[in-house]
Formats: sequence, C-alpha cells, structure tokens
Amino acid sequence: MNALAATNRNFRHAARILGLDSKLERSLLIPFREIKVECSIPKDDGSLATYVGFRVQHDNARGPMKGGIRYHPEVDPDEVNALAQLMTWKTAVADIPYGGAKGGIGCNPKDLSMSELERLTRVFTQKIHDLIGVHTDVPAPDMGTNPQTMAWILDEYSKFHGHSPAIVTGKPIDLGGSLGRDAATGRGCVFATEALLAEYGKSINNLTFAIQGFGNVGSWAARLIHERGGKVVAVSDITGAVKNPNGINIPELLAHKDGTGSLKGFHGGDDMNPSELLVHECDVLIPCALGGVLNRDNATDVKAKFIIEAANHPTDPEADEILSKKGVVILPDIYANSGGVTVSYFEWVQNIQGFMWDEEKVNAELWKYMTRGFDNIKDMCKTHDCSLRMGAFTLGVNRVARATILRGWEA
Ligand SMILES: NC(=O)C1=CN([C@@H]2O[C@H](COP(=O)(O)OP(=O)(O)OC[C@H]3O[C@@H](n4cnc5c(N)ncnc54)[C@H](O)[C@@H]3O)[C@@H](O)[C@H]2O)C=CC1
Ligand SMILES: O=C(O)CCC(=O)C(=O)O
Repeated sequence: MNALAATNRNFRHAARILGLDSKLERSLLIPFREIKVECSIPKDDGSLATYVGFRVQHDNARGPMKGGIRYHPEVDPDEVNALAQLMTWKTAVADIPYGGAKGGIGCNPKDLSMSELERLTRVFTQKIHDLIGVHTDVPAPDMGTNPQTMAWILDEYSKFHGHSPAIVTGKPIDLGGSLGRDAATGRGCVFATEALLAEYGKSINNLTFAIQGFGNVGSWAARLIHERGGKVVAVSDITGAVKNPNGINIPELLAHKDGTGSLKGFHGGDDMNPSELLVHECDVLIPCALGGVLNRDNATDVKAKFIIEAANHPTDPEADEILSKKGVVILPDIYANSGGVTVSYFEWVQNIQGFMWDEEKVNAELWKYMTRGFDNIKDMCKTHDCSLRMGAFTLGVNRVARATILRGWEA
C-alpha cells in the first residue's frame, strides 16, 4: 500500500473512532496547498540538470505549518502528501502550536557535489520563498538534508525578506540553531522508548536493540541507547550492516563510519545482509530510515517484541495487522519521532525571542513534552480501547478538529 493510502486509512479509522462529521473529515484530509516546482541548475561540468521539488502544506488550523525537506530519489507527490499529513497529526500529538507540511526534491544527494546541492537548494527556495514564512510554513531537515541545507535556505530566503533566522529550524548553531536539535529526534525516541518500556516493567539497560538507518536519527538513537546500557546487537544503513550478539560499541562504530564512509568491515562485529536487519533477533526494533519497510513480506518474521517507529510510516497497515496479532507493541511514528519537531519548536521560539537556551533546558523540556505525549496517548487508548497508533491518531486528529471547528469556516 502506498504511503498516502496508508496514512489516509489510519486517519479515517481515527475519524470513525471519534465520530467526526464526514464533511469535517473531508476538509481535514485534503491538503491546504500542494506546490510542485521545476528546479533547473547548471552541473559542475556545465550541463543542465532538472529536478522536481515539492512542498505540501497540509493544515494550519493550530498554527504555522511545519515539516522537513527530504532529498531522495524516491520523493514523489504521494509520499510528500502523506508525510505532510503525518506532520499535522504529529504536531498536534506533541501539542505544539503548529500545523503540518513536508517538502522534498527527487534527487540523489550523494550524486551531487556540495556546490550543485547549494545551487539546487537556492533554486528551490527561490521558487517557494513567497509561499513559506516564519508564521506560515517553516521547513527543517529530513532524510538527505542537514543543517547546511537549512543555512542555504535561510540565506536565500533572507535575500527576499530580510534576515529571517526563524524561517527554518535545524540550522547550524552559528546561525541561530538550537543546542540539542541535532540529537533531538533520536533523544526524543529514546525518551519515548523509556516511557513505553516502563509500562511493561522493563528498561533499556537489559534489552537488545536492532536499528535500521545510521544517519541523524539512527546514530543518535544508537548512541543514547548504548550510553544507557542497552545492547545494540545490529545496525544497518545504505552501505551495509553489522551485528554482534554481545552488543556493538556504538562510539567505535561511529568512528569507523566516519573514517571509511561505510558500516562494512567493522572489527567490533560481523558484516550481515542488510535485508536481515528487520527480522534480526532482538527485543526492540527501531526503523530509522525509509517508509513502508515493514510490510506483509517480512512482518511475520519479525522477532522483536517492541517496534519504535523513529522513521516516518515504516509500518504499512498490512504489517501493522500481522504484527499486532503476534502481540508486537508498536510505538507509532507521530509520537515516537516527535522529538525533532518539538525541539524545532523550541528553536523557533528562541529565534523569535532572540534568546538562546542552554542544552540542559532543551533536553529537560523535551523530556517533559515526550512524557506528557505518552500519558495523553495512553488516556486516548483507555477511552477508545484502541492500539497505541489509534491512541496517537485520535489524540492528534481530535485536537486539529477542535481547532478547526473553533476557527469556523465562514468566507
Ligand atoms: N531528521 C529528523 O529530525 C527527523 C527524521 N525523521 C525520519 O527519520 C528517518 C531518518 O531520517 P534522518 O536520520 O534524518 O535521515 P538521514 O539522511 O540522516 O539518514 C538516513 C539513514 O537511512 C539509511 N538508509 C537509506 N536507505 C536505506 C535502506 N534501504 N536500508 C537501510 N538504511 C537505509 C541511510 O544510509 C542513512 O543512514 C526518516 O524516515 C525521517 O523522515 C522523523 C522525524 C524527524
Ligand atoms: O523539525 C521539523 O520541523 C520537522 C521534522 C520532520 O520532518 C518530521 O518530524 O518528520
């Protein structure tokens, strides 16, 4: 099932549980605005290259639309649409005053030089600058983008609108980025995992973990789990995979990856087939890469008892059903990875106030938001006798629906 069909299905299920009016349901489902732009740049060799960029602004009932920008070959309108919608429910679950958006460019950033990436980012910003804004739509990093990408967007946007640090979050600290934002999605995911495990009388330090993806989210999650005494027994990324039943030394794996650019050939473990990562023996599985990776082809073989969705929509609805029947507990993306956008919110607040928080405050506030989010989801699960995914969806959808009704719809 494609990402949009899967997301719509979860939304409709939540709308049914909440008994939403069908007209309101339709209005919440259809995006506020979909933008598609041509981005042509000269390559370093003088030839012309054309890419397609997207920004989908899904909903702004609760505040400015917010969400990352992805550079990946598989970026397409349906995927961006689904990711934008997920942002609407995610910001509502986190109870931060935002709506949802997402953007992306269909490209492989690994095939582009730094100067080509800079030109592409600037052309994309020129095409969308009058449709985003500090109080309208605030981009951030996602797969294939990083603080440098945000710095180029900030600079290009500021040429049109004056110096605007709050136009993006996840930017470098020297340009007004927040301390703690780099680690925030991984850290939030670990706080969420701790909250969930506590319900089952378990803790990170006596469990084993398998992690798919070793980029921003995956590497931070791995590092923080390792620091807490959790055993990370398998890690994979696009370059390969490594396993060690006694636990991988994550700081050493990070140094190996930095030095060689690959997970392959790490002396502190054995190379494994990356396709085995999701079905590897472990207590907790954390997908931190692409969407739709857990599906009907592999769900039956998953060994983990807990799945923490650090990636966006890693579990497709068919896999969701199979895994739930097996008794696997799934912590849904719109809560589990909300630490990133939550600290993005703190960054935006700091930019608007012109005042910088220390990292301790950022992390302490993040813990409060993640813990409160879990408690709120649990309450919804009790009220509606539903899964954690439907607990999170009903929580988010209900908050957006209430804001929409309060604002009214008279022209
Ligand atoms: N960066 C952020 O703050 C947030 C990211 N997310 C989600 O987390 C996921 C990861 O994002 P980032 O870490 O930011 O991206 P990233 O670009 O920093 O890292 C992506 C990682 O996935 C790996 N990967 C790609 N294809 C793979 C494959 N087929 N098999 C195994 N590994 C593969 C890459 O090698 C890389 O290690 C995405 O789903 C993203 O939407 C969610 C919330 C916030
Ligand atoms: O930090 C943000 O604004 C958005 C992060 C994001 O794209 C996500 O949560 O999926």
